[in-house]
Amino acid sequence: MKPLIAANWKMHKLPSEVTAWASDFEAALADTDRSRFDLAICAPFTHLSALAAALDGTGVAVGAQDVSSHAEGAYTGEVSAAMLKDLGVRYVIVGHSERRAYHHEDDALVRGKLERVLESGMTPILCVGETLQEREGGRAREVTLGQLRGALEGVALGNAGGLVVAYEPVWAIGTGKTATDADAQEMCGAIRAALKELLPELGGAVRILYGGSMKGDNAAGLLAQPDIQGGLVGSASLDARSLAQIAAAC
Ligand SMILES: O=C[C@H](O)COP(=O)(O)O
Repeated sequence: MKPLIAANWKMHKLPSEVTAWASDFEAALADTDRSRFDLAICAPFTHLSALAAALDGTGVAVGAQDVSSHAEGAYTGEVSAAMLKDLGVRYVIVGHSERRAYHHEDDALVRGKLERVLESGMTPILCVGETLQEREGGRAREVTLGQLRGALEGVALGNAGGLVVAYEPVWAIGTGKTATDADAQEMCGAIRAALKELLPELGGAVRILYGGSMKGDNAAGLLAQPDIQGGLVGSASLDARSLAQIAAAC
C-alpha cells in the first residue's frame, strides 16, 4: 500500500504565505523519488484556494481540517463538503482530537461529517486516539476502537481509498513525545483488525496513519511498521524541509 504523508497545518500560517511554502516544498523534494508516497496538505479554509493554485500540477493533494455535518442550509459560519470539493479539496480531516476536546465533537457529529465527505466524493481522514489518562487507565484500545466504531459502524464505503484512519494518541500531539514504534504498531494493528470487522471487503486496504510528534528523525521507524501506512504531521509540516524529510523516510 502506498503511504500517505498528510500535513495538518492547524491554525498556522497566512494565506499569503502559502505560495512560498509550496515552492520551498517542491525544492525540498527535488531529489526524492515521489512515486513512493502520496502527499496532502490540510490547511485552514481561508488558505484552500491559494493552496489549490500553488499545488496545481505537483501531484500534492489539497486537504481541509474540518467540514460541516450538514449538507447545505442556514448554518452560519459552517463550510459544506460540496464547497470544499468545488475548490479542489480531496481529503478532509474529521474527528481530530482538538475538535473533540475544544469543540465538543462526539462520535455522532464526527460520523455526520464523515458521511458528508464520502457523499461528496472526497476522502475523510478519520482521527482516533486516547488521552494520557485513558492510556494510563488501561483504556487506550477501548477508547480508540470505540471512536472508530462510532464513526464507521454501518457506513457504506465505495472503495478502500475512500477512507484514511489516523491513530493520534492525544498525549503525543504537539508534545514532542512520540509513541514508540512498538506502541504505535500495537494500536494500529488493533485498528486494522477492527477495520476488517467493520468493513469486511475493504478494511484490509484502508490506509492507517500515525500522528503525534512525527519528525524526520523518528518517521522511518514508525513508517516501517506493518500497520502504519503514513503520517499525519502537525508541527513538523509547517517547515517545508521538515515535511519533505518525513516523506523521504517512506
Ligand atoms: O494532526 C496532526 C497531529 O495532531 C499531530 O500534531 P504534531 O505533529 O504537532 O504532534
